[in-house]
Amino acid sequence: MTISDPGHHRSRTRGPSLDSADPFAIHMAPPEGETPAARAERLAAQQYAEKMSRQIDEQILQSKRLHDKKDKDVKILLLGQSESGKSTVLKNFRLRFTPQYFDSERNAWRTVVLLNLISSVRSIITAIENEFAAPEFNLVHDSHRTLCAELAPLLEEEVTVNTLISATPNVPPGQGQDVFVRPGGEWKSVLANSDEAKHAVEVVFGLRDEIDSLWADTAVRELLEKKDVSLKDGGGYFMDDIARVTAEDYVPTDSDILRARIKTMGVEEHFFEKEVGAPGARGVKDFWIYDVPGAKGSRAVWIPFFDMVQAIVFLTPLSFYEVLEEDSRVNRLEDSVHLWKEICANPLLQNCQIILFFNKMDILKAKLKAGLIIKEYVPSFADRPNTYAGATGYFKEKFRAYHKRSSPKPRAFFYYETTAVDTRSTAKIIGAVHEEIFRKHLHESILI
Ligand SMILES: Nc1nc2c(ncn2[C@@H]2O[C@H](COP(=O)(O)OP(=O)(O)OP(=O)(O)O)[C@@H](O)[C@H]2O)c(=O)[nH]1
Ligand SMILES: [Mg+2]
Repeated sequence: MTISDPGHHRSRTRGPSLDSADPFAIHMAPPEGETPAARAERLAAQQYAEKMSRQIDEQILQSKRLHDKKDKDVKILLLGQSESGKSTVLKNFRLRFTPQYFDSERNAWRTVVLLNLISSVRSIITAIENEFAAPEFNLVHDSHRTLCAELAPLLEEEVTVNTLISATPNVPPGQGQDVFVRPGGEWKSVLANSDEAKHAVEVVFGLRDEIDSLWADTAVRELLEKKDVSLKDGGGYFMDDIARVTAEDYVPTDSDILRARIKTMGVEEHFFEKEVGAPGARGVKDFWIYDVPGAKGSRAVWIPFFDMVQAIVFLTPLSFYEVLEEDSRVNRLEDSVHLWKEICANPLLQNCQIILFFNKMDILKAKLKAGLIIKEYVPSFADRPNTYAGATGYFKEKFRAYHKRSSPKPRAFFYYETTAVDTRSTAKIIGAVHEEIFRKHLHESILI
């Protein structure tokens, strides 16, 4: 007898009642001499197993449907160097298309605003300590030492909360680092629900007078100016709002949330599901946005998204007067141009729509007003008008030319000048960009 001889096997062991080709029949048959109670128990177990199996099948089907839907949904990738404003643009999308969700996160942002405030206080304390350590110091006095000691608990709270939300809990404190976040965005619920975060908020509230005294001190201001410590440029600047943001009943405004700085450390996937009644969401289909880290060492995580997204919003501030925070040998604008060329030339992205945002235009305007001379940083700018229009016009043509030259096949050039912290002007642009992306997607779906 061989195993491949079912007939032989069948007839020899069980007789004609199980004369079936089903190899499971033998296992499904009731045991011989089964009592009525055992039979009832067996049938109940069988029914339960069948019900569970149907539920599992349904779950698999549902997740497949979701997966297929996600496959069909429009996906947008935000790209650009660190601090270019990717996460801020994401917040603008949230504000316009899912305002209830945006609102539900307000409490978590209060902690971020206060962490940003502590970060500014830390920079000031470091400047004071450096001054004390200098061989000759005349701007700081014993009263500053006392004030720094009184403010020290803030720095401890900063470490505690950063550790709580950080993907890299062992980052040493006090080195001018931003707040980090874990990939996935769950940091917001961690912040909203943790006792440590609540305690940190109370400590900041308790030291509001000391923070105020530090900021009101003319010698401190003079020291910051002399040492070229600029608290405004890094984002997350709340020193002019101390009384407001340290009030017990403080609730961050939309503008505060947009200005709050939190450095993205991993890929964050954000689902935009149409919210009933949201003014910006009328007629809108579900879509996804991927927010990624922009620092030089983290850009490898962008690549897996290249063959799944339909559109890229590429951000660049025109910061030709600055270097990268993570690599002081690299000029910010040069880095952006290099990235732009690479993104335009990438064959995986040849069918992808690429939309360019010249962001932080408020800062460029302010710098020009304060006397910034463009050709000192960009000699090829030469004697063109040293104005906002002169600068944006010149750089726009440069980026357009690289786009045309680098793209594997012709595609439209989309370009906007943005100030992502200004919700009103950005809302219009976000609306136009969204419409454009969906229009192209619809057009292509029809062609397919
Ligand atoms: N003044 C001004 N500040 C801006 C603008 N856009 C963004 N910011 C601020 O710049 C800081 C950095 O912005 P983010 O959106 O966190 O930058 P990012 O590109 O996500 O940076 P990474 O996560 O490090 O890659 C934040 O504090 C923002 O509030 C703008 O148009 N004008
Ligand atoms: Mg970010």
